[in-house]
Amino acid sequence: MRAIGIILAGGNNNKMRELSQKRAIAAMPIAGSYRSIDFALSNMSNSHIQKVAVLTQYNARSLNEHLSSSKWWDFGRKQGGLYTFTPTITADNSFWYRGTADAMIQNLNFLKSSHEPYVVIASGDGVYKLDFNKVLEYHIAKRADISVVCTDVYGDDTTRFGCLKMNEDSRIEEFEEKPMVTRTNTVSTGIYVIRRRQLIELLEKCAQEDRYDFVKDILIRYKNLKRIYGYKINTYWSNISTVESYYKTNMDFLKPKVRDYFFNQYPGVQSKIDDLPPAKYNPGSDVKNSLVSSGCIINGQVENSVLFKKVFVGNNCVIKNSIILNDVYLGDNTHIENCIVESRDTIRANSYYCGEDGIKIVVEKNERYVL
Ligand SMILES: Nc1ncnc2c1ncn2[C@@H]1O[C@H](COP(=O)(O)OP(=O)(O)O[C@H]2O[C@H](CO)[C@@H](O)[C@H](O)[C@H]2O)[C@@H](O)[C@H]1O
Repeated sequence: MRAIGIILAGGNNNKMRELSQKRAIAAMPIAGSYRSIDFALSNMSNSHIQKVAVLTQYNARSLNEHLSSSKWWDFGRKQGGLYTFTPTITADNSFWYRGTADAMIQNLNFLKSSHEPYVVIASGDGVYKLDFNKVLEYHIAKRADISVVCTDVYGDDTTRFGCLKMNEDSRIEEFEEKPMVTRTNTVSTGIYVIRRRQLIELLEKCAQEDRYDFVKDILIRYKNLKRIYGYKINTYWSNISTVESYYKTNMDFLKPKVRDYFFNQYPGVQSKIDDLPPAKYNPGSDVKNSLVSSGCIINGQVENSVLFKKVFVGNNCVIKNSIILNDVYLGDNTHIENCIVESRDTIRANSYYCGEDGIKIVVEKNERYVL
């Protein structure tokens, strides 16, 4: 294979509010059965990239657990495979990853000891399907130094992205990281292709100058000196860095087109499999336009909602336009509307939660099954 992969998955993000307290963003549950990082890992595996490092740091326990076996994404190999690198204290370094470039600098050995000529850098918070070989071919054809995968966003807040403008040859002429006001709706997806030796050289320069961020200290800094090209995609892409985008991304999976794209069209998305029984719908239950995962037991009403694994819905409950994360017990007569209910929680019988002017995050912190 011509490329190795790096997945940046170590950032903290307070825009996810309480949801980031339990887990890294890359471990956020998506579409009933997946974690956000499954999309980047599946894209790597489906693109036949055989050596991938995931750089984790913030709140990584749940993410590391998810990555504990490489076989789910077909990385169980003798040569290469899946590596998880959290920061370690060494004789030369006593820092956490101080930024995206620093995370790679602290793992330069991984880059140096590889033989593949290119590196695909992706992040763990993107929901998309992409054949990285196509980006690689484009990168080579353009004789680019760095290729940035980009897309046009509509109706989303562009100021939370890197916004860019390209010339008629697709060379990036302007790149502003999270500007206050945007003059373009073309944004970087945070996916890059770069020659391995070039990346090592740029990272070593950053290390010498105490610079730590890939976007600011490499992409923007070298924009005029290096050949940086945009590779535009127009297929589904979403980034789950805010509560609103997390909610919307999950709700998108209720749309037939999105479901078909991810679940039926080749290639598929792979994830860790557990041994849960099928969902059970008891007499009196009423479920409309919802995703209900394995291990769920439904008694009440569920509409336009995503229920992750092992959710129990009691009698006369009404669950509407909501996301219920894993292992939640909803006592009888509970009403949940426009909410995200945090995992492993017990919602007492007769509770009422409704997000009136936005999405409400419900965290009751009750011991599981204690009513
Ligand atoms: N210290 C650290 N160690 C390891 N991993 C770390 C890290 N700090 C952050 N990360 C990870 O790196 C990725 C990028 O995170 P950043 O916080 O640098 O940028 P953000 O995701 O906001 O924007 C980026 O992604 C959006 C698209 O979503 C682009 O538009 C934008 O230009 C780009 O900067 C995330 O997956 C994050 O978890």
